[in-house]
Amino acid sequence: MTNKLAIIQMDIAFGNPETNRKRATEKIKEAAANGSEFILLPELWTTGYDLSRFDEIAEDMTGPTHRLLLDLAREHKITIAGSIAEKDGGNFYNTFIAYDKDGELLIKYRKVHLFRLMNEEKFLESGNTKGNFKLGSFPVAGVICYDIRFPEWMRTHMLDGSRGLFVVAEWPKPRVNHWRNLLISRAIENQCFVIACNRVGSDPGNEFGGHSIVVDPWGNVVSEGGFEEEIVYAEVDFTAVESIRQQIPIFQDRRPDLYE
Ligand SMILES: O=C(O)CCC(=O)C(=O)O
Repeated sequence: MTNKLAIIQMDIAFGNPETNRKRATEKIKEAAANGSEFILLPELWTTGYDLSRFDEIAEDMTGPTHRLLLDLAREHKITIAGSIAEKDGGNFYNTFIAYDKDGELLIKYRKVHLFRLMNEEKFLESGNTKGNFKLGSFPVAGVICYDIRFPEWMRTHMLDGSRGLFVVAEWPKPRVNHWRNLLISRAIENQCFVIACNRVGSDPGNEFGGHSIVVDPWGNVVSEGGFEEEIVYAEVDFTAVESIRQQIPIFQDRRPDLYE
């Protein structure tokens, strides 16, 4: 059984949620019209890294972006995921959310590893829970950008049974080789699909590298974007994970007595 995926590799208007919601809506409708069942948006796609203005532009879990995603998901019978700026009381988080085709919230994952190079730790709180959720009957997980540099964090999700890793990012262009190699490695070492969305364009501090990518559990690149705006499409069959995990049974051969 295959899932048709679309990755919205978009530019993000800095600190302007209204503009970003309009841009994303057009692209979501285009991807849905092309038959996509799951649509992935980038990290902080409504605000970008305008962290010092999060008190104005972040939203709680009932905010306008939630209402938009919920309506689009129901109208087009699609699942939509991505991370947005969350406000909870006086705290702010970088939060991965996904709404399914009935408008149900599947996951709320707050970024665990905050990225000092972009001052995240000065403005945001980190999360303390995992990103596991289910896509139909398949266990998968959602993580955010810098998280992929922590293979032990990905492994934790895989030990819970995940077969796919959804990654959202604002990954700078000068390190796009790290991005590709880390994602391919995470797919091979966990024998899972990796579906990753990175933004393009620039903000006042960085230029971003795109190269959104889908990698299969054998480490093959199924689909990949370039440096410009585009929608990256792919079909994945999560049942393929099982045969690869049987062929090279790393989950059986692990030695947690030595390293856990
Ligand atoms: O790890 C990196 O090089 C980029 C991470 C990043 O940009 C982020 O977590 O937002």
